[in-house]
Amino acid sequence: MADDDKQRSGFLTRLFGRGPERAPEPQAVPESSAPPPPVPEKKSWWRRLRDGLSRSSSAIGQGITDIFTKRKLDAGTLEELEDVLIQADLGVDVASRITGAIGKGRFDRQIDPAEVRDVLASEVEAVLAPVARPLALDPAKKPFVILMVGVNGSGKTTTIGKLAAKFGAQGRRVTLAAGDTFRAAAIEQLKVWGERTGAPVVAREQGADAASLAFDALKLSVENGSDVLLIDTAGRLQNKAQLMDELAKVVRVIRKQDDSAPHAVLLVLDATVGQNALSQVEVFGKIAGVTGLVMTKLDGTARGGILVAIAQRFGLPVHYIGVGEGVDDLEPFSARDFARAIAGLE
Ligand SMILES: Nc1nc2c(ncn2[C@@H]2O[C@H](COP(=O)(O)OP(=O)(O)OP(=O)(O)O)[C@@H](O)[C@H]2O)c(=O)[nH]1
Repeated sequence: MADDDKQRSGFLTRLFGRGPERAPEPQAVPESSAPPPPVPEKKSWWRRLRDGLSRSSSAIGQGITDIFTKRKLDAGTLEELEDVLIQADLGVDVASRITGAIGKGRFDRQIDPAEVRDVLASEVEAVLAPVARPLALDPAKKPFVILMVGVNGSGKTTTIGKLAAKFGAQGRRVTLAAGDTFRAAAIEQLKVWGERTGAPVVAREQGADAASLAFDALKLSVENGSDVLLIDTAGRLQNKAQLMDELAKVVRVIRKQDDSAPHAVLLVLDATVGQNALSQVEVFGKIAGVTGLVMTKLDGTARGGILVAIAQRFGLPVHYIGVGEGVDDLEPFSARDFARAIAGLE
């Protein structure tokens, strides 16, 4: 086994009590014995993405089928299509870009809904490609400090846990800071993720000062040789001024130890809030200097198109997307996969 594999296998055993999925060793089976029961196959990421986005893709797919079955492409059908795309939260600009591309050279003929879905996928991919950027962890920054921001309930804490698992599986040392000191449940939740992933968690009682906690967490990360420090933060957007002060203080205080930190500020967005996510990007962009996005809960919504509208409007890098609560349900964002999944292609 290669060193990397060994490390990953050891890590996953700690996390789940077993190693990564692998084909069973061939066994000598007596001819008369019944075949072994099939090993349940773990769903691939593509399948999970495709299934996760199925509510979004079927809303769009059904709209396309309804519009283009037995009707010619003309201004009327294109307008109806534009409405379907806007309803699916892709935004007016992207919707008109798509209908423009579909209309080109196809007027007054009947077209197959599958052809519409193909054009949709390639236009969506073109919008998303510039923002699909992996989160690059600069090894020169040790630890690489990631500040996680977002409104309560967006999936911030869960995403931190999933990232800790991912980085751990890559053989990186991770420390977690329970900086959402406002909510006792968030602190407890992070401690559980720490136990599952083997990452030390710096936590204090509810109501403690988030900035001094972040300071201690950075100090510990340096001492314990962490590669990554993930800092959770409060997300009470109801009190913008207070939240802004708190985030600014966290940044100020960690910069006393490393003036280049935080090295990434990731905004976690819940896809189910639809258009509301646009204003969250705007507000957190202003108050927290967001450097990249993670979109969660794409599995629970027909509003996955919002990611396309956000990409088009803000051009911020999208690093990861989440399609479920499981530790494996977060993956680096791929423009092509997302575009094909939302267009309902296989
Ligand atoms: N279906 C689904 N649920 C998710 C996903 N990501 C997170 N969740 C769930 O969303 C809920 C909220 O997640 P949290 O991680 O607690 O959210 P948070 O932003 O930290 O919220 P606070 O702790 O309230 O600040 C939890 O029940 C998560 O399991 C996802 O991709 N899909």
